[in-house]
Amino acid sequence: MVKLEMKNLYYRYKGANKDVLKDINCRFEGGELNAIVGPSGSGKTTLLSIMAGLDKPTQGIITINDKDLKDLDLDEYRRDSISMIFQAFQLFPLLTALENVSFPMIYKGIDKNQAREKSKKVLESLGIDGDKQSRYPAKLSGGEQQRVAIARTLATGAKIILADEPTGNLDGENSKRIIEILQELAHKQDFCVIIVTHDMEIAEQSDNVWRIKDGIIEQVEQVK
Ligand SMILES: Nc1ncnc2c1ncn2[C@@H]1O[C@H](COP(=O)(O)OP(=O)(O)OP(=O)(O)O)[C@@H](O)[C@H]1O
Repeated sequence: MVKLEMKNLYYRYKGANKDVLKDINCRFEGGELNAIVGPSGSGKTTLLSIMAGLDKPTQGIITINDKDLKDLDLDEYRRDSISMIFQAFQLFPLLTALENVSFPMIYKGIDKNQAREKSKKVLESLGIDGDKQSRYPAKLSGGEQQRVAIARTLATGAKIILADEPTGNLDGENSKRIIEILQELAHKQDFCVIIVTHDMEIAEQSDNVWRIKDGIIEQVEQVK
């Protein structure tokens, strides 16, 4: 099962005079839904971008399946191991739902028809069926758009899902559905799901909760 680990990791933005992340030690594994919570400015998004391979730690190491990211091809890591979900969905506005999902597969070199068939199946499994698949994102509800974004994530084959406030733009009902989907992906398909959120309800439904404050992370004991 996939494993992402950080050891004694520090991060400081160029030109800044203090560390944004300090001595981060944590481990995330497949099969688990993880929440990272913390006040605004505490370092959550910074940590997420380091895990996504978009930024490099100034000190310390980050490993995937015990391999140091600094020894890996970061483009490959981002393409094959990581998929991201955002608060604002970030779908391509000029591509249909189906095209949005098949695009990363085609980009990876998978045959167009094969990509299309797989995308259809994944979308259907998330309740985006019939004519919804050929609609542009603007013609779908927020909850539907986020499910298309999740389908796109699944179609890439990456086992680590990094989600930045994935329910931030959704109402209660749609948020619940998205969390249930992410939970199922972790528990039934062994994805490692890491959600950055302000929403304590998400945290309550997660297997592990980590709290960052002033760049320091600690695991929260959960009473279930
Ligand atoms: N490009 C940058 N250059 C310098 N400092 C930055 C940069 N981006 C973020 N910071 C600072 O780093 C700290 C952590 O920011 P980060 O965005 O990781 O926090 P966050 O916990 O995700 O906040 P929020 O919940 O508001 O999104 C903040 O003090 C922020 O001002």
